[in-house]
Amino acid sequence: MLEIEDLHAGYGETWVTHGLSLSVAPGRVLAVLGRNGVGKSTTLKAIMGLLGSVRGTIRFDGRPLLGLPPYRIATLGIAYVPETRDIFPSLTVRENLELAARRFGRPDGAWTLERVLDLFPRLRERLDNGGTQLSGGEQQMLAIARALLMNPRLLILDEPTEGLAPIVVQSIHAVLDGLRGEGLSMLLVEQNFGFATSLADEVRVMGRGTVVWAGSPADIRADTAVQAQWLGV
Ligand SMILES: Nc1ncnc2c1ncn2[C@@H]1O[C@H](COP(=O)(O)OP(=O)(O)OP(=O)(O)O)[C@@H](O)[C@H]1O
Repeated sequence: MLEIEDLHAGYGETWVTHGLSLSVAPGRVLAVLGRNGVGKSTTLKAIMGLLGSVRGTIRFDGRPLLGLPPYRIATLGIAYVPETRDIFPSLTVRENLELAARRFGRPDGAWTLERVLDLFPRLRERLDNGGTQLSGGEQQMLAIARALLMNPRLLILDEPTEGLAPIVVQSIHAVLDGLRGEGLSMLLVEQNFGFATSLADEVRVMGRGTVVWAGSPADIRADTAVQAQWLGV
């Protein structure tokens, strides 16, 4: 479904990834782990068309993405929840959701406002609150809800648990696990080792701008040497 080959991505003259390759198969969850600064977020930004400096190949269902503007990539069926969450602070929760549904939703799509509110009852209670009045956890829920309203075939998440209380992490985990059960393909960048390995079908570890380890969640849980070398777990 998503194939990345020999990706070089960066900012201006500075290259952050160096020949990175990875792929996400339909209905599977791929977790990308790695220390701060190895280029995980940069890789996601490259997929979404948000970087100027990109070389290599990125294909979605066989279609090349490089050079397409971000909104085109979104309409092809990739929803992206950035680390910064990027909700609109001046809009209410309802307005944030309606905007996403209007811009990118599909009339025949499975995800409706009602359905995302069933998934995140907390957001239903906060519908008329402004974006800035939300807790970090609520903002993350809103960011994921907004992404689902696009009815994506691939959901990309950048560190969804960052800065969240354990109880909120648990509820985000339950939601993502449910989505996985429904067969939604996901690409998950995450620092929380337990969270990532319990959701993923496959794991890749990034170091120095490329993939340095590939295997299953069970493999990496058992491989304390890899954890120590590349993750500092
Ligand atoms: N907008 C930017 N302009 C210039 N350099 C950047 C920019 N964003 C990130 N970088 C640099 O790119 C490198 C990789 O950053 P990236 O955010 O991809 O890492 P990461 O693996 O996602 O780690 P983190 O968990 O810290 O986000 C870092 O050295 C970072 O300083």
